[in-house]
Amino acid sequence: MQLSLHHIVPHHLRERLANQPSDVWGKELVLQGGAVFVQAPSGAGKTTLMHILYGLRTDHDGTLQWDALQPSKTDDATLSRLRATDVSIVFQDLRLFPALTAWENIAVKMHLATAATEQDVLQWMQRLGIYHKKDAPAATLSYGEQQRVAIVRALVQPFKWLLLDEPFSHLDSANRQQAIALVADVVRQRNAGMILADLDENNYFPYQQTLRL
Ligand SMILES: Nc1ncnc2c1ncn2[C@@H]1O[C@H](COP(=O)(O)OP(=O)(O)OP(=O)(O)O)[C@@H](O)[C@H]1O
Repeated sequence: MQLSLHHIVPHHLRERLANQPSDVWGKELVLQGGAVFVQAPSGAGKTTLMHILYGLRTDHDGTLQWDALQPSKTDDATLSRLRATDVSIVFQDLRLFPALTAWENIAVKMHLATAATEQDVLQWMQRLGIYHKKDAPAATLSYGEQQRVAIVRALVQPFKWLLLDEPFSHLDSANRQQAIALVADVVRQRNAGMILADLDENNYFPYQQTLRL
């Protein structure tokens, strides 16, 4: 699936962007796939961009397209269906259901559309060191544990693009390595594209493209 950004400028960043070069804002940009890294300091608009790409924010100039479809002109039911099959995301603020267990948070996604078996999910939870927290309410997990639940949840659904907004910010290096390896494995299996936004340069993945906001 092709993601096309046609001269997108978020309304709330208009003034700030007037005198600032960017690889993304106001540009004609077509993403065909591969691993894309979006690098920018705090407050530059990484989360804004991720929400625009996911079709959650439409308060911007310019147009976003998922192939020929414009999410801003698409009804909610169609968008939800496409999000469940084509575009997955790890939100910076995770958006887990706090009262549901780690397992239930993931299972909710599996009811919509799944590309993974229960056995895969349990194995992935083991790989990321959160298997023992499977039956604990998300609200009782540390932020780093919640981050790993959110990563597994994003991987269970089918997707053509995976969006990751500072996904490893609360993981120590050992857990981060496990999470990177899992994400890389699943993205490769699905032959999907991924966009990772973060503050500082990193070599978590062999990026084909780096964009500075
Ligand atoms: N709806 C809004 N109205 C006004 N300002 C907004 C709105 N949404 C975001 N902003 C501002 O836009 C800027 C970019 O926010 P955003 O969360 O996208 O940055 P970020 O690069 O993800 O930051 P961080 O790395 O700290 O998470 C911030 O200054 C934020 O306060």
